[in-house]
Amino acid sequence: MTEYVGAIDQGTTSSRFMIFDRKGTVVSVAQKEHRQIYPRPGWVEHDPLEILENTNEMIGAAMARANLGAASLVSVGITNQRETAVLWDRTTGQPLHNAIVWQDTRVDQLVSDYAHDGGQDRFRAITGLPLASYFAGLKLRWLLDNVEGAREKAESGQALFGTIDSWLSWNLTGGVKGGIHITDVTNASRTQLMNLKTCAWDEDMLAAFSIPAACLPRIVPSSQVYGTIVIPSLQGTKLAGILGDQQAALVGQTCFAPGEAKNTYGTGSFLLMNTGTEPVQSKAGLLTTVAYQFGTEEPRYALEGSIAITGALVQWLRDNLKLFDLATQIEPLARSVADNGGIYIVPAFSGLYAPYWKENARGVIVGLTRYVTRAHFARATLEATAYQVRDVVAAMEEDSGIILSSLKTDGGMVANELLMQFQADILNVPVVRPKVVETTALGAAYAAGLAVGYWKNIDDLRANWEVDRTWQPTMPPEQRSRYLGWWKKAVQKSFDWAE
Ligand SMILES: Nc1ncnc2c1ncn2[C@@H]1O[C@H](COP(=O)(O)OP(=O)(O)O)[C@@H](O)[C@H]1O
Ligand SMILES: O=P(O)(O)OC[C@H](O)CO
Repeated sequence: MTEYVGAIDQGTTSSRFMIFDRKGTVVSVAQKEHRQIYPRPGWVEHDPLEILENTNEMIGAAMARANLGAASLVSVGITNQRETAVLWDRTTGQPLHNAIVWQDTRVDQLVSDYAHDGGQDRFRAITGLPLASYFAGLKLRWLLDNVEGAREKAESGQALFGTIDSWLSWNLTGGVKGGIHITDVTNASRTQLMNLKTCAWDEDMLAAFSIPAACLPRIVPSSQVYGTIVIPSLQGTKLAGILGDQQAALVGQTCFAPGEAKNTYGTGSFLLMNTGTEPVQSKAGLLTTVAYQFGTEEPRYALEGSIAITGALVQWLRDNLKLFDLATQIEPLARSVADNGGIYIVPAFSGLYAPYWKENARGVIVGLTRYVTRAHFARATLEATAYQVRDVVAAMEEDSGIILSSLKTDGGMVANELLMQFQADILNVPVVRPKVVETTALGAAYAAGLAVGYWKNIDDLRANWEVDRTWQPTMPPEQRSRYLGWWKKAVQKSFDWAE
């Protein structure tokens, strides 16, 4: 019987199950979007039960599509939207509140209060992260302070906290009937509660954020057999890999050597560079994070430039402004005009993340005249992605001292070839798209496959990576610097809008 590896990819927009063979080729996939819940401006929630239901349904659908039974999978990995916080009751299995999504800004005030006494970088040395509403620890603090009875339940261990990897692994391995309560080290590194060097929960951080240790999951490596899945479609399969989705993409792109980097273009965009076995502290506004830890090996670290809104701006044009019906339609619309018509969009919907970390920034559209059409909006939207990525590339080069010679890309937006060309033009380096752009799921499959010996080592994985297409820069230098000047001016306009 041919054997495969499965990967659950639980993203901000949708949940997917993908099945891969030894060459890293996609054998089957099923995907379903879930609801984005916006209770107030700046708040973003997901229903954890809907996510669980969709995940289970997509597992069943992808297995049925490939006509496979659970016995055909040697193991399954999970990769997930990071920082999204869930708190649930261990006896009923019910969430105590909707999941608070990474983009949610409700802890703004807490962030300002903490930053007021000690500055935005006061926890960087321990956690690698600046104070920001982005990370999971303060979201948990909000749940404990605002959901009736939550703090008592968390203190007694009755309520369990986790990011989406914890929520899914607990449910897949039995839930109320003995599910395992774990999180992998990459996800844990995004809570701002983990000590980056020891990779354990940090007592000082728990005290600073008033978080009881009793509700926290056990931190595990990214690749290891954790337990056995009990849901019918995967009955008896080993759960053997967990990685936050951006770290999973780094693994899927086989960026195993220090200095290797990738950028993933999804709801947001995330540039990660492997920095090896030592965490490198950023001076240029990047994050220091765990890249992966395979079994008993030392953890590997990365510098990360996180951008909250890129593909989400395409969705906003589609869903809120109704400029087109499908995300794919943005490309022909943008191509119907020669340039952005003079407008720049800075999508600071959740403040600005790397390298600015401005909680109080909000979205702006500048340069409007009566000449501007929806096609210019489409073009400026794609350009906003490329400019934001350029800003984090500049920070990465400053922090690492490494000048990127090309950029490896992946994620849903890389289907957009106008974006890929503009990205190459604005960065002035070639942009490379691999054959498998589902590198997030692939990375989780690699972690799960390595744990059970399906792939022997990282050389097996490297052999699977292949280029699909490369875009070369063609923009004249003076045009690039003129455009970048406008962009920088637009970014400044977004600062200090929210009170
Ligand atoms: N052809 C396209 N052009 C531009 N954006 C696109 C295109 N196709 C998808 N997107 C955007 O990519 C995002 C989906 O990418 P994906 O990697 O699946 O995201 P996530 O993992 O964050 O859920 C959506 O925000 C969507 O708007
Ligand atoms: O689900 P994605 O691909 O938008 O990724 C979200 C990130 O993990 C947030 O940090």
